[in-house]
Amino acid sequence: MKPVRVGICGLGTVGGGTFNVLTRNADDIARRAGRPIVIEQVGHRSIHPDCDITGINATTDVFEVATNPNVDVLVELIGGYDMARELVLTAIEHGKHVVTANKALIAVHGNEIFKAAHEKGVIVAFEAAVAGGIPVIKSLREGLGANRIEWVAGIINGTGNYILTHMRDEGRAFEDVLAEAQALGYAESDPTFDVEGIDAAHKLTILASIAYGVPLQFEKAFTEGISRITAEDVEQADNLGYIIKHLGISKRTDQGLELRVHPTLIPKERLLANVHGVKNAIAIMGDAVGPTLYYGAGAGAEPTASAVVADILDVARDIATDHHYRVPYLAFSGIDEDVSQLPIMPMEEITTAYYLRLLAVDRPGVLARVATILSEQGISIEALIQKEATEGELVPIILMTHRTKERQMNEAIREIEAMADIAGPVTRIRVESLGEGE
Ligand SMILES: NC(=O)C1=CN([C@@H]2O[C@H](COP(=O)(O)OP(=O)(O)OC[C@H]3O[C@@H](n4cnc5c(N)ncnc54)[C@H](O)[C@@H]3O)[C@@H](O)[C@H]2O)C=CC1
Ligand SMILES: N[C@@H](CC=O)C(=O)O
Ligand code: NA
Repeated sequence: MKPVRVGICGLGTVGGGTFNVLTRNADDIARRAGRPIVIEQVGHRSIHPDCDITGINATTDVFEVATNPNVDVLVELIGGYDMARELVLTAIEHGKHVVTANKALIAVHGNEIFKAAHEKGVIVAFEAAVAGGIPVIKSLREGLGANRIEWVAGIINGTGNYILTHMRDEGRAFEDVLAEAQALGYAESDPTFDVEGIDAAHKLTILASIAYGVPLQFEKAFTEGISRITAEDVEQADNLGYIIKHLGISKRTDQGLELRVHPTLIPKERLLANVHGVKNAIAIMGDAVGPTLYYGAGAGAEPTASAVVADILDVARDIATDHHYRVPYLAFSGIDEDVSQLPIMPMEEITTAYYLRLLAVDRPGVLARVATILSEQGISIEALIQKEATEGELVPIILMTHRTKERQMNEAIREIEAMADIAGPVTRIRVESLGEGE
C-alpha cells in the first residue's frame, strides 16, 4: 500500500514529540492505518533537543513543505495566527491535508480554513488543539453524535491548572510556578494567553461550535484570567468548601449560548474540583447520554503528539473516502446550510452565584451599607465571613451570594467600590454547581 507522506512544520515541544512518537511507534501506526506513514520533510527554525532528525529532508522554509509535491499531509506546529494561517491555506491550495494543534488558528481563522479545505476536498484535523491528548473533539463530534448537547464545562488550560494546583498545595508564588510550567513546555509562547484565559477561550470556542453546530465566534467569548487570584481567595474558598478552578463554560439557554472563561468556585466534592496539575477535564451533558467526563493530560510534548498522530492516522484512513462523506469539521454537515444561528449571550445576561472579597475600613455601618446595596439589586447573601482586622484598619469581608444576573452584580460592585470605606477593587469569583456527574 502506498505510504502517506507527512511534512512536519515546527520542531518545538509538540513538533519534537510528534516526530518522536511517529518514529517510535511506526509499526503499530502502519498496522492501524493499513499503510506506512513516513516523515517526508521537516520545516524548522530550531530543533527540540529530544529530537534527532538525522537522515530526514529538512528545510528552514516551511512554505517549501506546503508546496512540496511529495507531501500528502502538512502538520502545522509553529503556532500563532498569521504565518500559520498563510501556511495552512497554502498547503490546502496545493491539495494537502492539514493536521494542526493550533487552537488560536482554528478559533480565529477556522471558518475561512474549513471553507477552503471543503472546496479543495482536503481534511483539516485539530484534535490536539483542545485539551491536548484527550480525544474530546472525537468524542463530542462522533461519540456523542446522537445527543442534543446541553452544556460543556471544563478545565482546558494545563498551564493555568498547574499554577492553581501548585499555588494551593505548596503555597508557591504565581510567577515561580508559571516559570516551571514554561520550562516543562506547557505554556504558550506568550504565557499571558494561558493566565488571562485567551487560550482557554480559543478552545471553548471550538468546543461550542462542535457541540451546537454554530460558527466559530471567538470574539464573543467572555474571558477573565487567573492572575488576580490571591492566596487569600484560595484559602477562603477552601474554608467555604470550594476549590477555585479556571473553567471554560458553554451552556444552551432559552436566550442563546453562554460562552465564558473565568475563575470559578466549584464544590470540593465535584469531579472537576479534583483535577490537578497539567491535567484537563471536560464535562459534557447530552440529553440522551447524561453527563460524561473526559480526563487526561492537557499539555506536554508526547500527550499532545498523541492527538496529532491520531489525526494523521485518521487522515491516512480517510484519504480514500469521498470528502462529502467524511466527518464534518464542526460535526454538523455542510459548510453553511446546517450551521445554526443560535446567538451567543452577552455576559451581563448570565445568571450565577458569586464569591466576593472586599477590604473595608473597620467602622460600624459599613457591612450594613454593603448588604443594602446588594439587596437593592435583588441579590441575597448566602454566607458571610468577616475576619479580624489584619491590614491596619482594613478588614477583609468574604460574601457568598445566591444566584443573580451578572448585570445586577456589576451594578452592585460599582456601588460598593464607590463607597469611601471600601479600599481597592472588589474580587468577584463566579460559583458553578453544574449537575450530577461532573
Ligand atoms: N505545548 C503544548 O503542550 C501544546 C501546544 N499546542 C499548540 O501547538 C503549537 C506548537 O506549540 P509548542 O510546540 O508548544 O511551541 P514551541 O515554541 O515549543 O514550538 C514551535 C516551534 O515552531 C518553530 N517555528 C515558529 N515559526 C516558524 C517558522 N516560520 N518556520 C519554522 N519554524 C517555526 C519555533 O522555532 C519552535 O521550534 C502551538 O499552536 C500551541 O498552541 C497545543 C497543545 C499543547
Ligand atoms: N498552553 C496550553 C497548551 C495546550 O493546549 C495549556 O497550557 O493548556
Ligand atoms: Na484533544
